Amino acid sequence: MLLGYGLAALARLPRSLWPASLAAMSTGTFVVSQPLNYRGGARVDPADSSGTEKAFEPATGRVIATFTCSGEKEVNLAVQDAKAAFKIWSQKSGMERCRILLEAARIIRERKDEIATMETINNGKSIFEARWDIDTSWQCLEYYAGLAGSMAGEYIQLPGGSFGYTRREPLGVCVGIGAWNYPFQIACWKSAPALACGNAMVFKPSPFTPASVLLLAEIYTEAGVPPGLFNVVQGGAATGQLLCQHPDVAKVSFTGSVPTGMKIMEMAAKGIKPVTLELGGKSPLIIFSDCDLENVVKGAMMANFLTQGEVCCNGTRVFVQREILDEFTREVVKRTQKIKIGDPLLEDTRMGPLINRPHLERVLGFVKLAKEQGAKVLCGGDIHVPEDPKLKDGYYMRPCVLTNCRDDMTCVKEEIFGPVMSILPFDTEAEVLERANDTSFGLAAGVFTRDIQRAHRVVAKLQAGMCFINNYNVSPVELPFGGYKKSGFGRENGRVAIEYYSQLKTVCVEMGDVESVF
Ligand SMILES: NC(=O)C1=CN([C@@H]2O[C@H](COP(=O)(O)OP(=O)(O)OC[C@H]3O[C@@H](n4cnc5c(N)ncnc54)[C@H](O)[C@@H]3O)[C@@H](O)[C@H]2O)C=CC1
Repeated sequence: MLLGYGLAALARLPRSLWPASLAAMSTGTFVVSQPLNYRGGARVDPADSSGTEKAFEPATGRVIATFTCSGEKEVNLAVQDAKAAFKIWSQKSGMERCRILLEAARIIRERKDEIATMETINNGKSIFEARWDIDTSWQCLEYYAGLAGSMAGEYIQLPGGSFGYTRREPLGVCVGIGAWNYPFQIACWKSAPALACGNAMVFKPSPFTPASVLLLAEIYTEAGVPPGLFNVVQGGAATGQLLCQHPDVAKVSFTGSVPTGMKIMEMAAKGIKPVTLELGGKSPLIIFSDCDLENVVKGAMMANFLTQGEVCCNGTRVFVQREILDEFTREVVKRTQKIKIGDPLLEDTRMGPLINRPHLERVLGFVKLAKEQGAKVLCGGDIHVPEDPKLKDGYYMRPCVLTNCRDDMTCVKEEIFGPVMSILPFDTEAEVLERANDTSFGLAAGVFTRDIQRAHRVVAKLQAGMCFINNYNVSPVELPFGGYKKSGFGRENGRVAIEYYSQLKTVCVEMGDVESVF
C-alpha cells in the first residue's frame, strides 16, 4: 500500500525523484495486484463470483486489473458487515463522527497526488483535472463533518405542557453505485453525507474504474471508522442488482445513465427503498450578445471539454445569439484546436483519452451521423494518435466543434458523453427558452449575459436542477447538485443531502392524563 509521503511536496518534484512505489504509477507501467473488494476493514478476494472483468488504462489500452465480480454470497457478506458496523457508528454522537470524517479529509489531502495519479491512470482524465476532483472530494468530507456535529431535531410545544420533538435518524445500510467519469469523487459525494448521518455504505464502482475507491476505503479505516462501515464490492450490472434487491439495504444512491436509473428505481420500488438518481443530461448553454466574450469562450470550453467531455452536466447545446455567432465560433474553434491532447499524466496535457475503445467509437459515430444530418465539423471529431509510441493504442480523439446544427439532429438531442460541442444560433429570449427546455433531460443549464435582470429571469424559466450564471461546471460542495425531469431526483452536496440520507422520527410526549373516549 502507498502510504502518505507528504505528497503536496512531492508534486513539486520531478517524477523520477519520487519514492519507487509512487514513481511506479506512471503511464504504461501501473498494474493493480491487490484484491479490489473491501470488507470488514481490509482488502479481500470475493467469496464467490458473478464473472470477471478487466479494467484498462485508457492512455495505452493496457489491462491494469483483472478482477472477480462479486456474487450473491459476497454481496451478502458486505451488507452484513455494514449492518454490524452501523450498530456501532449510529450510536456515536455527531461530534464523534465529525472528528473521524475530518481526519479522513486530512488523509485524502495528504495523499492527493497518489489518488489523483491512480484516477488519471484508470480514467484517462488529465492529472491537472484529477487533482481538482480530489480537492472537491476532501472538501465534501470536511463539509459533512461540519454538518454531522450540528445535526439536530426540533422541539414543539403542545397544549397542557405536552410537547413533541423530532430526531433525524440514519437509514441503515446505504448502497452507492458509481459511474466511471468521477470514480473517487462520486464515492466521496455519496459516502460523506451517508456516514455523517450515521449510516453505513456498500459501494460499487463502475467496472471500468475499480481502483481508486479502494484508497478511500483504506483512508476511512485509517481515520477510525468501525471495520465494515464502508465496504467495496466490484462488478457490473449483476452485482449492482444484487445490491439493490438485498432486503437489508435501506437506500440506493445511483450515478449513471437514464436506462440504468430506471432499472434501479424499479428494483427499489419492490422494497419501498428511497433512491437518489444522478443521471445523464443534454444541457443548454445560452449566450446572449451582451456577454463578455472572453469569459463566454472560457465558459463554453469548461462546459464541453473537461474530462474529455465525459461529464453529465456538460452544456453541449451551445445557443449563441446571432449577432455574435461568427465571432464566438471563430474564437471557440481557435482555442479548441489548441487543447493539448496526450499522456494524461503530463502536467501540460489538458485532454487525455476517452474511457475505452467502444465508447470512443460511439462518440466518433455521433460525429459521423451529425455530418450525415447536415452539421459542419469546424475542428476535430477524429481519432488522434499521439507521437509517443507507448500511447499508440490509447483512445484519443480531437475535440470537436459542430456548426450548422438544428434542434432535431441526433447530436443535439442525445447525450454524447464526449468532447463534441454543438453550436446553435438563436434570435430572441423567448425562442431560446423554448428550445433550451425542449428535452427530456434537466440536469444543468447556463446563461451568459451582462443584463442582471435577464440572467435571473431566464434561469427562473429553465427546467434544470443546476443553473449557472456567467460560468459553467464549477461544483462547490456547499451547493446542492441534481436534476429535473429524466436527469433524476434527490440531491448530492449542500445541506439538503442530509435529508436524503436520514429519516425523521417524531416523538409525541404526553404530560397529562390520557383522555379516552372509551
Ligand atoms: N448526474 C450525475 O451526477 C452524473 C451522471 N452520469 C451519467 O452516467 C452515465 C455514464 O456512466 P455509465 O457508467 O456508463 O452508466 P451506467 O448506467 O452504464 O452504469 C453506472 C453504474 O451502474 C451499474 N449498473 C449497470 N447496470 C446496472 C443494473 N441493472 N443494476 C444495478 N447497477 C447497474 C454499472 O456497473 C455502473 O457502476 C452518463 O449517462 C452520465 O450522464 C455520470 C456522472 C455524473
